[in-house]
Amino acid sequence: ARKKGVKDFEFGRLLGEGSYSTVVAARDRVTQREYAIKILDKKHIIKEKKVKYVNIEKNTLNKMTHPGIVRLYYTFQDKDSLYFVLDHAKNGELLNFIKKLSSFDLRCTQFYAAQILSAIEYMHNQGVIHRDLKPENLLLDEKMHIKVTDFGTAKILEQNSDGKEDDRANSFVGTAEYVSPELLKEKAACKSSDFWALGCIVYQLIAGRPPFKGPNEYITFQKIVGLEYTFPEGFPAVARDLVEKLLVIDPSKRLGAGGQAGVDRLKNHKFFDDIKWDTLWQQPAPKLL
Ligand SMILES: NC(=O)Nc1ccc2c(c1)=C(Cc1cc(-c3cccc(C(=O)NCCN4CCCCC4)c3)c[nH]1)C(=O)N=2
Repeated sequence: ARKKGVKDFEFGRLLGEGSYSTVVAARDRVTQREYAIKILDKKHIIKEKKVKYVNIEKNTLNKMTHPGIVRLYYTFQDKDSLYFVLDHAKNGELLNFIKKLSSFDLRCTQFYAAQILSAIEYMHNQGVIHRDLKPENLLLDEKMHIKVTDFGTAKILEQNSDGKEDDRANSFVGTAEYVSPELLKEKAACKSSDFWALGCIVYQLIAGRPPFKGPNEYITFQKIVGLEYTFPEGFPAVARDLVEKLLVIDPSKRLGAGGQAGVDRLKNHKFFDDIKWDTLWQQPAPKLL
């Protein structure tokens, strides 16, 4: 089929703006299908030395097909911009729902935590670490199901000579409140870093705020490496037990660490007792109250 281009789409409303990209709703003129098109300014990308991140996003998304991960359909470019044609998740960022509802009940938290974990398990099996999981990067589609986005700062674990994955990714630091202690101390993320972020997100869905939040990034980082956080009154015990097993300083001791066996241990935690994993993506999302 002919390569798609700007002329094939009718551009609509602005969906989001990042430091290096603008996301706009768009409709395919022929099929009438709706997409979200991420537009990157070439000059800006080059000037800010972000070309590497653009390629990482394209390469990671091209490796992945999962109901919980935003899909990349086409890429094309014109004189000034790069275009990524992605899934349109009509209900936007999970963050907006946390702000609107202030917190989720336990059943909704269990459902969304399970969908996020299902997407993490898949991306890790594809050798991808997200490294910046946070409620802004968790979108909700028209069925109110999770779609993980923004893989520009992800890490593709190389297969080294003996077929083992080199499990340490270097340098990039994510968003302060969700960054893992190993990323702050050794500048190296691993798959376990995504489980730390899951712990922060589960805490936030119930408490209405992230566990580590200081007046500035430096104080936030201090709280993280010092594991300085407390649970608010009424935080459900089963959720507290899960969060305490995810917010562990040593990544190798974090629930979920240790390959598929570790992930299975995490999925078998009593917090997920009511989750039916094999039909999770076919189930209707629980009503957010
Ligand atoms: N960095 C990235 O890769 N960013 C991306 C990538 C893909 C993508 C992406 C971002 C999307 C962003 C997005 C943003 C929105 C959106 C923006 C503004 C408002 C709304 C909105 O209000 N939707 C209706 C539901 N609201 C939600 C909040 C409470 C009131 C009701 C949605 C919908 N989808 C998207 O649909 N697809």
